[in-house]
Amino acid sequence: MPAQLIDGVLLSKQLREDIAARAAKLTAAGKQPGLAVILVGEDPASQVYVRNKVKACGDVGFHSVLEKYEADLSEAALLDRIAALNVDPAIHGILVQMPLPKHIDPSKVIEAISTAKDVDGYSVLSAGELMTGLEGFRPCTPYGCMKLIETTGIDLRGKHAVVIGRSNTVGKPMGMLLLQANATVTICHSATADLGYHTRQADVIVAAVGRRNTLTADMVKPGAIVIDVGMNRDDAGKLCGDVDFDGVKEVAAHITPVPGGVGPMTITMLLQNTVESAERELAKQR
Ligand SMILES: Nc1nc(=O)c2c([nH]1)NC[C@@H]1CN(c3ccc(C(=O)N[C@@H](CCC(=O)O)C(=O)O)cc3)C=[N+]21
Repeated sequence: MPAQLIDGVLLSKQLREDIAARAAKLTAAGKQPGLAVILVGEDPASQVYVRNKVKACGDVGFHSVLEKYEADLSEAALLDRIAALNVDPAIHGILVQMPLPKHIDPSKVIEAISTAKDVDGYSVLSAGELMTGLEGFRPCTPYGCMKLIETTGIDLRGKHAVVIGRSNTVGKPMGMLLLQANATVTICHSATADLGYHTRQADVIVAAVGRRNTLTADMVKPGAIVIDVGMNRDDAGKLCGDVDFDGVKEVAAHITPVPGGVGPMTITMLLQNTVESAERELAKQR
C-alpha cells in the first residue's frame, strides 16, 4: 500500500511513557494526578470507553475514580457531585461521559466543571482559550489528531486542511488547531454543496462525520494526509471509520486506521491534560 500508516497505538505508547514519568514525579512530590470519570446510564459503548479510560489511568500511575449512576439520576444530584469534585484536592480532571440522558442538560453539566479541571476542554471558557490562543485544555480528540499529523514531519504552514464535520467537540476545535499551525482551513459539513471539490484540494483531510465511506479514493489528492475520526460499524458489525480505508490508502501518503488511530490518542491526550492540570496545581502551591 502506498500510504504510510500513522499508528495511534504506537504514538500513544510513546507519549504515555512521558506522561507516566511526569506522574511519578508528581506522586513523589505528594500530588499524584487524579481523574474522576462520571458515567450516567447504561449505554454499552460508554461502559467500554470509560473502562478504557480508567484502565489507562492505572497504566500511567494516576489515581482514578469511576462514578457510575443510574439513568434516572437527577441533574441537581449530578451538579452536586461535580461541585464536590471541583474542590477535591485528589482530583485534577473531571470527565462526564457523553451522551447524557435526555433529562440532563449537557451544557449545564459541562459549565459546572471547574475550568482548572476541564480536561475534556469542552467548556465555553476552554473553547475561548483555544480560539484566542490562551493556555488551557484542548479538546482531546482534535489535540490527538494534531499529534498524529506531527508524526509525518510535514509542516502545516501554508498547507490546505479540510475538516469534514463541525461539531463542538471535534470539527470546530480541529479547525482552530489547524489554523494555529498556520494551515489554510476549510470546514465542510452536511450542507456543503460539493464535498469532493473541497477535499480534492486538501493536503490534509480530517474526517469527523460519523458516517462510513464519507471519504472515498476519488475525493483525495495523491499524497494527502488523511485522519479518520469516525467510529462506525460496518455491515459485519466491525468497527470502521468515516474513510473508505482500502480505497483511500492507495492514494494518500499518510493515513490513520480505525481502530488504532485517533481513538487511543483521544485517551492519551486526556491523560496529558490531566497530568498538566496536576502540574499546574503543584506550581500554584509553590
Ligand atoms: N466527555 C467525553 N469525553 C470524551 O472524550 C468522549 C465522550 N465524552 N463520549 C464518547 C466519546 C468517544 N470517545 C472515544 C475514546 C477512545 C476510543 C478508543 O480508544 N477507540 C479504540 C477502539 C475501541 C473499541 O475497540 O471499541 C480505537 O479507535 O482504536 C473511542 C472513543 C471519547 N469520547
